[in-house]
Amino acid sequence: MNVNLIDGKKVSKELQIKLKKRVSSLRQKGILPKLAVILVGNNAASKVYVRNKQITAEKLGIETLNINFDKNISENELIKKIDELNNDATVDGILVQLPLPKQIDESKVTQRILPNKDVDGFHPVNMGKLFTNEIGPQPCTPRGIMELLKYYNLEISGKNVVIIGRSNIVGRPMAAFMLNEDATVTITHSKTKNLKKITRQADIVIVAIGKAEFIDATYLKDDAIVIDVGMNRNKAGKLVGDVNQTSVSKKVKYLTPVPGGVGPMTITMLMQQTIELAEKRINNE
Ligand SMILES: Nc1nc2c(c(=O)[nH]1)N[C@@H](CN(C=O)c1ccc(C(=O)N[C@@H](CCC(=O)O)C(=O)O)cc1)CN2
Repeated sequence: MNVNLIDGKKVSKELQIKLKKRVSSLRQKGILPKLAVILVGNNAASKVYVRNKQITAEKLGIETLNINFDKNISENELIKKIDELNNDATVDGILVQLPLPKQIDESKVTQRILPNKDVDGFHPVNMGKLFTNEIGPQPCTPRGIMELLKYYNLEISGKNVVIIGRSNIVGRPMAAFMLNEDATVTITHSKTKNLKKITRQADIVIVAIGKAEFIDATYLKDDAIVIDVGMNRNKAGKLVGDVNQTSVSKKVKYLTPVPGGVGPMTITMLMQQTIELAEKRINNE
């Protein structure tokens, strides 16, 4: 069987054409959508992601405010900056690139961003809305995965979905998204027993564990849909996912590649959410 690769780059490009039009319509109304991006420290991967966010925003006509802090910044200093951005009426969305250095409490920072500027959808108020199936900013990676499944007309209702990983960025919100589409959802994690037995029952497997090429064909049933959220460097320094793509390709029906699958959608969804927050200004004015 030939695996169908889910092309996140292509879907992103198509979505971004529509987003650019929404930005120009906002700009015609005198609204300049603005995204504030805070980067703390020198994490090489984070620097790349932040740069890509800035480049994409610029391409779409979204203004960015780029704030870089030294890795030794105190929690109070970071919170002071967030307060300043919360009070800046020209800023629609605020994001703090994760992970943060050890001295900073990630949840305290996440909760300081006003829910209506929380472009990453990580604030507990917005997470709560997602879990109760209400509208609000949503975590960008799982939202991007839902867009990919929709684009490829892959049915979710009634499907057995297994999520590997329980992070706040991917695993937990992913479960809510899937529940909201009437899937039967199982979240598994490092303490799960008999993982293979569970994943082999799954119609859709979403892998976000941060272990290079961990999932091979023996974990999956024939014709499964596999979404690989991993982003790891293997021993040769090559970017690989959490799924062994060569092994699973012979068995599954759909697969997201790494790179070029979920990653590009995360950034596109961030842009979409910045625009959605800016569009709220029309009704509030
Ligand atoms: N505040 C946030 N921090 C983090 C998030 C997030 O959504 N909000 N997610 C991840 C990192 N991330 C975005 O921030 C991200 C990761 C990967 C990609 C991506 O496009 N990957 C490419 C490959 C890029 C490369 O060559 O290194 C791909 O998969 O094709 C985009 C965004 C953690 N932090």
